[in-house]
Amino acid sequence: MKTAILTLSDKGSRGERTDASGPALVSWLAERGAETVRTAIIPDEAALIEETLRNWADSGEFDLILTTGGTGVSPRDVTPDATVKILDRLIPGFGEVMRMRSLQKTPHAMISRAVAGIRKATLIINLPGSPRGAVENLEAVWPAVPHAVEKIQGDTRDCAPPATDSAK
Ligand SMILES: Nc1nc2c(c(=O)[nH]1)N[C@H]1C(S)=C(S)[C@@H](COP(=O)(O)OP(=O)(O)OC[C@H]3O[C@@H](n4cnc5c(N)ncnc54)[C@H](O)[C@@H]3O)O[C@H]1N2
Ligand SMILES: O=P(O)(O)OP(=O)(O)O
Repeated sequence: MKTAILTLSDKGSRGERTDASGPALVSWLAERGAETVRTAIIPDEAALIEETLRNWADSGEFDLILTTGGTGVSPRDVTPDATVKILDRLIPGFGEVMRMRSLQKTPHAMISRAVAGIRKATLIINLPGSPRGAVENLEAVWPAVPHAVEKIQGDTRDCAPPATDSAK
């Protein structure tokens, strides 16, 4: 799975904080055989986020784009708002599962407004900004990601093949 990771952070983009979340996601993905082919860090600017996500998805180079940061409720947190603007279709289940699973770790999970969806043939998923939050949220949705990518890219095989006699 070819993946791109976009870190949204004002401090990080100014060099005032080392980006730990992007590298944490790269390592986590590598352990599961998913290759990160592009990373970038940009400030929490809606127009820039939209432009980057649009360009990356439309390039056709990536199966999956992960964003980290800016999903919360601070005045500068605009990642979900920018993401929704460039998506063709939302997948609400990803956000629902991320918040449900993360609530077992911290009540602050309900603050994340992360969304996920599809643009062209690319799956885009928002993750929170802290390294721990980013990895925990990716872990929550990962079991469905490979199947979602296959379906987005046009796999027409039945999800539920007819039951065999022994399974009837
Ligand atoms: N499963 C979890 N879900 C959530 C967690 C969590 O720890 N586990 N955290 C919750 C919290 S708290 C919030 S608030 C919301 C929304 O988070 P945001 O997406 O708005 O995160 P930011 O404000 O961008 O960052 C929060 C915090 O994390 C540190 N940070 C951010 N970016 C970086 C970076 N690139 N490298 C290193 N550290 C970073 C920094 O201390 C920020 O202040 O999500 C909940 N969900
Ligand atoms: O990374 P920043 O600078 O966008 O700030 P925050 O502490 O809100 O993540």
